[in-house]
Amino acid sequence: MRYLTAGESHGPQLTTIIEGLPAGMPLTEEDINQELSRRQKGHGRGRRMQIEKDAVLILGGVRHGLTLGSPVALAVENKDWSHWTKIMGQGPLEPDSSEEVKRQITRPRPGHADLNGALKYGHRDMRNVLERSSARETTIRVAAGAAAKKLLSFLGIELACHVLEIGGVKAEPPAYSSLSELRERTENSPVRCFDPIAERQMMDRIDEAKENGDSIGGIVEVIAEGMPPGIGSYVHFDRKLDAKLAGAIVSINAFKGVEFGIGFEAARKPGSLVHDEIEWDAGQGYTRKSNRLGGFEGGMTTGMPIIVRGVMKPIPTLYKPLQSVDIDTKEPFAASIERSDSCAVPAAAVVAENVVAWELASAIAEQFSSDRFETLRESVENHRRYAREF
Ligand SMILES: Cc1cc2nc3c(=O)[nH]c(=O)nc-3n(C[C@H](O)[C@H](O)[C@H](O)COP(=O)(O)O)c2cc1C
Ligand SMILES: C=C(O[C@@H]1CC(C(=O)O)=C[C@@H](OP(=O)(O)O)[C@H]1O)C(=O)O
Repeated sequence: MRYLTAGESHGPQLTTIIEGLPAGMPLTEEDINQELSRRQKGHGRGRRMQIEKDAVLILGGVRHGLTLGSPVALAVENKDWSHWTKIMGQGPLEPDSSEEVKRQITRPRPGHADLNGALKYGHRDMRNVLERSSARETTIRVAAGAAAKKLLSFLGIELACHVLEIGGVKAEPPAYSSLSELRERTENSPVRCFDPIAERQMMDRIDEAKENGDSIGGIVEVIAEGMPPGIGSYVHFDRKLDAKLAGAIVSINAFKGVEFGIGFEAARKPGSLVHDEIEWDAGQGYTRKSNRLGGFEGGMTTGMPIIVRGVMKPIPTLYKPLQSVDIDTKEPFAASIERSDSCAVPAAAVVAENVVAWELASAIAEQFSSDRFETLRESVENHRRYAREF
């Protein structure tokens, strides 16, 4: 499966065209809207989230609630566009345009894409960069991920996400008996955290950062249960599924690192305390006594839960801006201030869950015959049976 996205943060809409969803799969706007609304929540976001009420339009590829096998086209309108029609207008700039419309952004923000993007494409007005480098684009990626998540749900594969750390406040590792319990416990948390004591401290830390004109980052975790074993491949570097997940996580705006299972801790432990011993029983087939490697060996799933974490750096736009250089005058200046979030880690957890869902669904669609939804479902079931008896 593949998809592309288009659209600017303050343009009319965000768009995606998805290719490769099997034909005959139930899919509704409501399925996608649930994920979009999860992404909009979270303590620490700026005023933009009060303006937007993200809702998807299915514009192609679905008929009477079922996918057709043709490309699925989705769009999410930007409500904020109505305030930006002149600044973001698509026609040529009129000579008599107002100063506000003509004003260029020439002071790059350290940590954002402004300067590198301007250099790369030759934009003297860095609005041309920030409009597309904005994480507003993650809205439509979540829409694509929601379609993938729907496919996974029919195959008995479930996902959840939660926040482990914000601004140095670490949550206790969550204790849950099922992913639905984890989801219930974190869904209404303003910071998507399982631990109520850490939740309060995280919120205080976000408020403090905001009062100081600063920003903070954190760590999110995504868990996927029910993936059959042997999905992905060891035979080529670009078929390794853990590598695809790592790429997907680091592709989220402001994500700088990724780990699976015990992750970087593996560097400090002997092999006997890292590798997961193998067992077999007739009911479950091959399982592991532990899941320290987070569900992957050799670029393939082990059948154990997939546990992947991503680290998000603090938001670059600061109300107390850092020093930068004006690209017109070359004089030192404080960077531009755009309206901004002070912490978006809870929202980013939902983005992470959805980009992981996309990679898992793509790997399944690639490995099995996937033109028809029913055939795919049967193939995955046959594979599970085969793996149990292997
Ligand atoms: C959900 C979400 C919301 C974000 N909100 C902002 C924001 O309000 N202001 C900002 O400067 N950066 C924000 N970012 C981060 C920037 O988009 C990101 O730092 C920028 O695109 C540069 O990319 P890089 O940090 O990956 O190098 C957000 C990121 C995410 C995932
Ligand atoms: C719009 C979203 O996030 C935006 C991501 C973002 C950035 O620079 O990445 C900057 C802000 O945009 P604005 O300047 O319009 O407030 C965030 O609000 C969103 O998540 O839907």
